[in-house]
Amino acid sequence: MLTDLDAVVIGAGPGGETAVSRLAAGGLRAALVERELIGGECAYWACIPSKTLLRSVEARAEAAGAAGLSAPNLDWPALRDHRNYMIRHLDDAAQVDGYRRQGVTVIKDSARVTGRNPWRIEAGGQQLTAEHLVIATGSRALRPPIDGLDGAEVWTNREATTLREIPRRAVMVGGSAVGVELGQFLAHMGTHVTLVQRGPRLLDREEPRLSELVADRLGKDGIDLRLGCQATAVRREGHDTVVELDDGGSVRTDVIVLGAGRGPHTTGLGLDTVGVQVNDRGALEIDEHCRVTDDGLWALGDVTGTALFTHVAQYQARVVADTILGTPRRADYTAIPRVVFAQPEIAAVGLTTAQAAEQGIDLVTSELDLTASLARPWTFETEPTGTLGLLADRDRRVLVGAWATAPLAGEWIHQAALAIRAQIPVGTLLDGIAQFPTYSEAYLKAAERLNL
Ligand SMILES: Cc1cc2nc3c(=O)[nH]c(=O)nc-3n(C[C@H](O)[C@H](O)[C@H](O)COP(=O)(O)OP(=O)(O)OC[C@H]3O[C@@H](n4cnc5c(N)ncnc54)[C@H](O)[C@@H]3O)c2cc1C
Ligand SMILES: NC(=O)c1ccc[n+]([C@@H]2O[C@H](COP(=O)([O-])OP(=O)(O)OC[C@H]3O[C@@H](n4cnc5c(N)ncnc54)[C@H](O)[C@@H]3O)[C@@H](O)[C@H]2O)c1
Repeated sequence: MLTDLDAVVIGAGPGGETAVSRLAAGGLRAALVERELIGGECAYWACIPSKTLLRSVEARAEAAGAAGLSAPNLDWPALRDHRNYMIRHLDDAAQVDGYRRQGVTVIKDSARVTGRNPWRIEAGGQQLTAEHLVIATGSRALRPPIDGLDGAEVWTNREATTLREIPRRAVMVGGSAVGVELGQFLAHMGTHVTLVQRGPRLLDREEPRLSELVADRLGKDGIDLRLGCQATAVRREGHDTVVELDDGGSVRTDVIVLGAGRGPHTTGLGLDTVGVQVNDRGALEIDEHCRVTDDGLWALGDVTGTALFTHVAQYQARVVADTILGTPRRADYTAIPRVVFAQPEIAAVGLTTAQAAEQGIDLVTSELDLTASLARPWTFETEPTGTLGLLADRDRRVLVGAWATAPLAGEWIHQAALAIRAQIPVGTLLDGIAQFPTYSEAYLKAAERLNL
């Protein structure tokens, strides 16, 4: 069967879903092709299950830290049931129905691009043709080259976020967002966690000071941190898995959890057969409108390797859909919030010191120990912690970066995001009036310390 459409979206993660909804609402005849589940990685194996699992361990720690309360009991089967509900029991029938009711053609199969001008796509035994083709095929967990890994119990984010039982021991490979979130979740659930991070610090794209504070926190959670270290080989010994490290040490474990980065899903799409190339990381390169080629090929989300976040995939989808619908937009990646949902939350936005130096910015920084300057941390918990860092451009007198680790930092980092994106003068921040007693008061105090 041949179906002629205005637009075909391949991949129904948060990026593809946002794009197809907007295109259909704009009156286009659109199709959505998804080989697994409508909702993508985020809805079933990443953001949603991880944040659902983390919230309960966070709430328990918060209760334990509030005066007059003790740690509530954590009922794992009940939390697991709620996680299963939140991931829709891995069933997307309602989503398929919802899109069909919006007039979107939904095909549950792998898509393959077979022709160009117009774009021709094969999926589910159907031939689709369209003026616009949007690639939103996301990413998959990378498997580091470790000898013997295939013979061990290895979890990617998929097995880790759909886990049924809490393992007794885990070796976490990678110490960035996945390693910190899942490592801390398991540690709070009683797993003995060893975290192996290749570089010298955790969250290695963030400010080194933030890495230091996070390492301190994870150490207090009982996580055995092996920094500057890599797993070289894995072998079975009876019921144990033994992970050999390149510092000469070894760790016995039940499971190895991978948080060692992600690679774009482009193989098997057939793009090479129509003359479209990927870059050396396998990602699709895009221009400021998220165009791959100027004959109607677009890409968005993880497959572009821009910044692997749901909010970025959805932003790019809005840029693509609005541009296709006749209101061209340019993507501006300034001030994308980056939150690690640890306990307490870790948040950053804008540039780091190293990035500011690369751009030749005359940088002024300040750091505020929230417990020394604010009332809120003390009303919030009995043994408070919290730090905010600000980075400002001396010449332009605006913020260019911020980072924090403190309760709810993932919420109040958005004030810095707005200040950076809108280039609000530091003078305006200094004239600000934040509610007392809140964590938001930290911005005034930290801005006062900027020696501009
Ligand atoms: C453990 C974990 C936690 C995370 N937590 C957060 C978080 O809290 N906040 C956040 O912002 N980000 C988070 N992320 C990142 C976030 O999951 C991704 O950035 C987001 O899912 C990217 O969306 P996407 O639409 O580009 O792709 P995806 O969600 O990966 O969806 C792509 C879809 O395309 C489909 N597909 C691929 N190839 C084909 C094909 N040939 N034919 C048909 N369909 C195809 C796939 O089946 C998939 O459903 C997390 C990631 C991980 C691993
Ligand atoms: N809260 C969130 O928004 C959230 C949560 C989880 C993941 N994510 C996104 O998912 C993406 C993937 O996250 P990630 O943490 O898997 O990848 P990452 O690319 O961010 O970090 C991988 C880390 O693993 C280390 N590493 C790589 N190979 C290693 C090896 N062989 N041994 C030891 N360490 C090794 C790297 O040095 C790096 O620090 C990120 O880009 C992130 O944006 C977002």
